[in-house]
Amino acid sequence: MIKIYAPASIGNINVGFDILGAAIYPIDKSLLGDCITIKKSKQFTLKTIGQFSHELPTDITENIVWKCWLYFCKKIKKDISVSIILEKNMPIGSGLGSSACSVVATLVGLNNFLNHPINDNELLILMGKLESLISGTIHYDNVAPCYLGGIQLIINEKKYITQKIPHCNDWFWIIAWPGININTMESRNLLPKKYTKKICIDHSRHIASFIHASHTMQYDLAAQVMKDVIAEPYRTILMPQFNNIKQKIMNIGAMSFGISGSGPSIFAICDNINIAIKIEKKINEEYIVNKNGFVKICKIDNIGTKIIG
Ligand SMILES: Nc1ncnc2c1ncn2[C@@H]1O[C@H](COP(=O)(O)OP(=O)(O)O)[C@@H](O)[C@H]1O
Ligand SMILES: N[C@@H](CCOP(=O)(O)O)C(=O)O
Repeated sequence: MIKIYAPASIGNINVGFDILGAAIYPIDKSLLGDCITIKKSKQFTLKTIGQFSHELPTDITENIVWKCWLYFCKKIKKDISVSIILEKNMPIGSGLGSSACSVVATLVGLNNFLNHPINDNELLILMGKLESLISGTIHYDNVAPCYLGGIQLIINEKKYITQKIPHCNDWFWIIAWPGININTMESRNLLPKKYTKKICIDHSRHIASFIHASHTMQYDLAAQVMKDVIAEPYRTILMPQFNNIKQKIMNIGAMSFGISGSGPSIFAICDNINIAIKIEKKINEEYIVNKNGFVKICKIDNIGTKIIG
């Protein structure tokens, strides 16, 4: 038997659409990720439990965990019989890498359970493929940080898929899921097919400055250039409260604020716990729309997916 935990992630982190992502953990040590348990079995079975299991497709073959098993068997050219339990702790369509948590936990679990028949790079490529079945296009900015931890820069050039970049350990990442769902594919379809030269130059300047500032520990500069000119202007149509709460959170003292992944979750960054607590309170008062929503003060999870049983 093996049990795997795969953490939530913030795709894009404002400045790196599809090419930057961060794994996170709540400082209150609550669970913010999916768990997968795998045991030997005479035939494949999948059982779903957990707070958000009711949001999963009723047809087992529509569950991304089933597809992970299918693709993994094809990859190793063996039909393996296992029983899998998915503990769905992540809300679906949340913008916190919910599908990535299930994909990474399942593929890491299967690979460990069968004594590593495929290597890390092949596993990552498989993760990207499974994610694309859900979002319509391959993007590694959830699966890479979820799997490997930290803030991951997606390179995706021949054998180089992703590499970790330095981050500020003093930063608090306050995340909030309002309690409603936005489908990643729907959110991606909102984006324009083309951008102006000015936008391209501004975006290149922001991302290059962010990577440079991260490597030279100029963290105020890093926060200052964490701007989203690619997705935020088009996605906030699905998030009517976004601009209002963004202004209020920046006024409290956030260093940066943006959409987590494809939304509706949001994130704010600050380097002071007292400001983080004020931000958490304000978001709770003005952005959470029902009892399912939540706000959590987090830090970067530098490990990523881990074996917990
Ligand atoms: N195990 C799973 N976890 C999350 N989503 C799943 C899973 N299996 C299938 N899905 C489907 O994937 C879609 C949600 O993916 P997505 O919109 O990317 O959510 P998120 O932004 O939280 O990753 C839904 O249509 C959901 O039914
Ligand atoms: N780069 C992707 C990230 C999607 O993150 P998710 O948590 O919403 O699945 C995008 O912005 O579409």
